[in-house]
Amino acid sequence: MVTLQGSLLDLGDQIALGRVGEGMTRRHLTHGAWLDVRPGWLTAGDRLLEVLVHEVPWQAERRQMYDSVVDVPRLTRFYAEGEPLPRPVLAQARDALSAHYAGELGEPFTTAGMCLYRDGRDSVAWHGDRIGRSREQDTMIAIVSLGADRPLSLRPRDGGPSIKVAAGHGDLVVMGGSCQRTWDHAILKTSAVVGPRISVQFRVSGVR
Ligand SMILES: O=C(O)CCC(=O)C(=O)O
Ligand SMILES: [Fe+2]
Repeated sequence: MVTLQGSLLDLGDQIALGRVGEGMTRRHLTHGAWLDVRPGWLTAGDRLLEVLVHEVPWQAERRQMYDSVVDVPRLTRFYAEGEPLPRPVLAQARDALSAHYAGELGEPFTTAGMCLYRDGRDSVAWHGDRIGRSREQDTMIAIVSLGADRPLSLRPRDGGPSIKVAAGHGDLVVMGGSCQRTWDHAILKTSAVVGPRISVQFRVSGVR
């Protein structure tokens, strides 16, 4: 483990969030699913990436897939509602998203799931976040990415071609509408040499 310098831990003003809606574009998909993409929302996130890689108590993920429990090749940490987030900027991000989407979503973002993809071999297979209310209802899942650009792949569950959305350093991607029910998403493996990527997913209560 690398020992962090004091200056690295003292993030201070070096991390900034832009306005959520600035430069944001909405892409409508089939079946009432949509994506909001806001490039470069979080600036100076390279320091945040490094701090989170070292400070978050990452866990190897085990997940029920079909009839067996398999290793999901990535590390994760889930922050439940009310649990302090590892850096103040993450709470600021969550609250800014809640404010931006208040009218449309009707409830705040409350939980934060964090994933660490150590290199191109780490991935998450095709799935929808359909544990809880999102199985039946529309919801929003807001993802902030740090580090290597590992595109978010999406494909309609009833067939049809997949699409890729850039999820680069500091970018915000929000999946909305019916996206969890009618589309699947994945972070696919890559043979390219890529460094670590962290994603932070903000969800509402009762949705995983
Ligand atoms: O890492 C990402 O951007 C997506 C993660 C994801 O889909 C999940 O954890 O449910
Ligand atoms: Fe997901």
